[in-house]
Amino acid sequence: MKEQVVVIALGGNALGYNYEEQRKAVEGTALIISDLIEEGFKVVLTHGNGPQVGMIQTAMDELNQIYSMYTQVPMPSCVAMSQGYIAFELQRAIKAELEKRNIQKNIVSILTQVGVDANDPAFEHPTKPIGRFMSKEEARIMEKQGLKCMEDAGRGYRLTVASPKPKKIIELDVIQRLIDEGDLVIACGGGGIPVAEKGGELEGISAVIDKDFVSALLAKEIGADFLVILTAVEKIAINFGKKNQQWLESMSLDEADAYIKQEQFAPGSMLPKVEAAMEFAASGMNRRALITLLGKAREGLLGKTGTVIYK
Ligand SMILES: Nc1ncnc2c1ncn2[C@@H]1O[C@H](COP(=O)(O)OP(=O)(O)O)[C@@H](O)[C@H]1O
Ligand SMILES: NC(=O)OP(=O)(O)O
Repeated sequence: MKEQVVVIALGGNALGYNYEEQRKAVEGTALIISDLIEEGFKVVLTHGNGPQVGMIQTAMDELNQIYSMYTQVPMPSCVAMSQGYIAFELQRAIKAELEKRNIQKNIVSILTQVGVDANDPAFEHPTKPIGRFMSKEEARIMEKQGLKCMEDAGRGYRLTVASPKPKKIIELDVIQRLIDEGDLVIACGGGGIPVAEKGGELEGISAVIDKDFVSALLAKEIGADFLVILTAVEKIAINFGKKNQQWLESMSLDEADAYIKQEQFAPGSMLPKVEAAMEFAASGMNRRALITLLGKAREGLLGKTGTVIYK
């Protein structure tokens, strides 16, 4: 049987909120990814970077305030740094776990640039929360400094930056080649480094792309069988958090559309995941998107849990 290609988008739970949490979370993530490889799936990994890119940007800005010799670091370079150190930890931990299981596989991280439209309306309306959670008072102080903040799914306030839609994965050819050769590729981390063409060259753009949208694009482009979005809930619910909450095992595109119209999915958290899942499912009859918990990825892919979005 043909190996099934699975794009796995790792959310906050798989990465933790600071360096120590990340090291521990990544060890657990390596076990789960190794189980999938042992099960026979061809895995391609993407990951988020909201907490990490905010931490890097804050650190860089504060360094610049203390030592004037350090200049500010633009957001696309902060995204690149987040890609690099998150991928390093994932690459290291997965390789070590596979070796324990006597599985020989190259784990390759690709610093990925992703083309965006420099005129995307998203630049007028920032929606991507990054960095640490703040109190309302802290957020107000930030706003007085001209920064945008928003409340994030009941967890506190966070700095908020523009999140344009991903249009083109610049390193797609090399990603495809490595997948075809049987390597485990880690790509499009943190949504990818946002770039746009200017004067015949690519220029970094100040934004953070949504990892779920870029994962859907990557999954489409490489002809994946599954897009798996791993997050903090086992299934999607309608009437989420209410007395009449109902967990969903599956959702057709038409059903998902109807639920979106009923505002069943919170903007900035579950809504973009459902939209990304729909985008992938809509691209082919045998293409399925799964949303579930990190620890349930294997069960979900074997059809035992999670919410499947299908055409
Ligand atoms: N209808 C819904 N069904 C399930 N979860 C929902 C729903 N609406 C909002 N959520 C929330 O969305 C969260 C996932 O979004 P988020 O925390 O931004 O993801 P991640 O950081 O893993 O990418 C869930 O943990 C849950 O709290
Ligand atoms: N870039 C991105 O979507 O990161 P999070 O998943 O951490 O929000």
